[in-house]
Amino acid sequence: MIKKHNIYNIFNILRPYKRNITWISILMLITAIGSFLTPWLTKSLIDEGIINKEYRKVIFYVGVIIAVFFIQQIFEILQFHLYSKICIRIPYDLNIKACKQVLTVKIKYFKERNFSEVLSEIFQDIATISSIADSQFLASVVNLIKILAGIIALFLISWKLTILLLLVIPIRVLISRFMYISQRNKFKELMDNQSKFSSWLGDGISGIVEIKLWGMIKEKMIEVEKILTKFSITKKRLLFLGQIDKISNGFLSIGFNCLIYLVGASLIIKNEMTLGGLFSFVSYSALVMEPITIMSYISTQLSSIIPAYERFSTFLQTDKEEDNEFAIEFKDTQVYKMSFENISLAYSNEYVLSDISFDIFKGEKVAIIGANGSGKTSLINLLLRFYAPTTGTIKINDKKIEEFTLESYRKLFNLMAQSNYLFNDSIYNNINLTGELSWEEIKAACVEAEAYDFINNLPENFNARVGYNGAKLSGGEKQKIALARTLAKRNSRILILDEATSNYDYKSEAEFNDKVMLSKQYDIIIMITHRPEILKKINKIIYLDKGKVIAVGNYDSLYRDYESFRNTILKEN
Ligand SMILES: Nc1ncnc2c1ncn2[C@@H]1O[C@H](COP(=O)(O)OP(=O)(O)OP(=O)(O)O)[C@@H](O)[C@H]1O
Repeated sequence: MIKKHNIYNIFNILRPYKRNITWISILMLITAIGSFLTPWLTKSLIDEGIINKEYRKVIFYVGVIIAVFFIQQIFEILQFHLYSKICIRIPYDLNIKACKQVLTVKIKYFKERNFSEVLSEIFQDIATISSIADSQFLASVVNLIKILAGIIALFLISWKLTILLLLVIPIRVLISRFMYISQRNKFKELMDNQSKFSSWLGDGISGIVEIKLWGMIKEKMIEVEKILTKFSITKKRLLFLGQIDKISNGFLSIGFNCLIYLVGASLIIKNEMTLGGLFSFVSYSALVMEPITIMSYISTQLSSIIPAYERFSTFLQTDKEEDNEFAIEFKDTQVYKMSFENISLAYSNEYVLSDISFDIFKGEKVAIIGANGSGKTSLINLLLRFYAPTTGTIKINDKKIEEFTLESYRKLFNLMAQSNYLFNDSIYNNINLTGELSWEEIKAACVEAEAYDFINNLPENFNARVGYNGAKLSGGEKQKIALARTLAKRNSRILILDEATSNYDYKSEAEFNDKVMLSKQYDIIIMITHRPEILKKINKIIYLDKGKVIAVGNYDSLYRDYESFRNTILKEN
């Protein structure tokens, strides 16, 4: 369940840093006392020193004002030191949380959004949320104390003028509230537009070849112009609201000051107030109005922080891959049996696998075959626990696979999927992903994957960089490196080859498949392939159609008994 957030639990973000914040608040309070002393000292300087023409007193009060200022500066330096720590720590902690979530969130999260959208939302949200470290936020409590202390001081100087001030405060609060709601809604709109733009950019970069080839540049530009125009309109409205807030603030404070001068002057004329009194009242009222203005600035900032925090929290609460409470390590040294028992899978509401049951035993080399969309990859995704079956159970060595910790369970598998990601690094590092392999092991895996010769012929051989997702390599070369990496993984018991050699040339493919057929390294080998020359060598072929197991048998029996099998083989070759 995703929790909704309000203003109050936004401050939860600051909870881990409460020790520092307490110290900052104490230091701010001490500095604030200094700010309160100064107008009082100025009042005495004018009334006792200047008006009474006592120059010694003038020198005394000037000296005290300088001393107060000096002490204030020392406390401000300490404050800055603590404050800078929080400013750095908040984005750091949020980034760590986001990265952990990216790595542990269920794979289906990335099926619905492109990397650019996810990336931009994370960056944008963290930057916005981190603005909570703004010193004004940390000063919230101190500002409230300042307002109260200021009002008391004002009452002592003139209760009549103070009542005027108290009438202004609720107007200011009401304006802030209105501004907060309108700006928050606009900010949400802005964030949505930003996500659409990032999604467009991600698609544009990933699909650049298709865009150029199909002459889609014009259409794509129209698309992005629409998104950016909406973005600009919302941004303009947001700026406009900010300006209204500023103007109303200005009106309120100038109006209030004029009122103070009018009423104050009449009080001085009636001898109910001194000139120094009016001067310090104006200074104190500024000290009261300043935190009120700051509070309204905070509410403006909250109007962007809250939607960003809501979206970020939703992301952090998205389903993670987690071990169940009683999960244990997979410790068996071999896999003697794998069973699918009445497995069904629906990605959304439509079933793509229905009531699938079969067993695979140690030593078997099994092929899964079926037309496009028949559910072969989905079956593998369930086996690897990237998805959970809607109904049914998968067992390894007669134990449900959820009983094992994910990390120990996935170590059982060596997977060569239809598309494998190559990091923008050297060939060597792409094969030796965890850095544990010896040179001999890497070489052996490359020979087995039929990759060794082509790598050795490259000018920089194993040091050659592959580019973004292997962009500097041919399709077949990319696949050979990915396969070498798969084969180099140590200690796994089950090898899964999902169209692993679809880009190989005929000779390399045949040589690799011969090696696989003779391999004794794995307890079980599962292949998704339509190549008759491979299928003919396999005893157990699981034939799928529209998410159901139609038959299990060898190539000859299936070819003889099932016309649809024959058609699938003919179509795919
Ligand atoms: N993440 C997903 N969300 C929704 N539907 C999906 C998802 N992945 C696959 N499907 C649907 O599930 C069905 C089975 O897909 P799957 O990839 O398992 O088929 P396949 O037999 O491996 O196909 P191919 O031979 O083309 O690789 C398809 O109809 C596909 O549209």
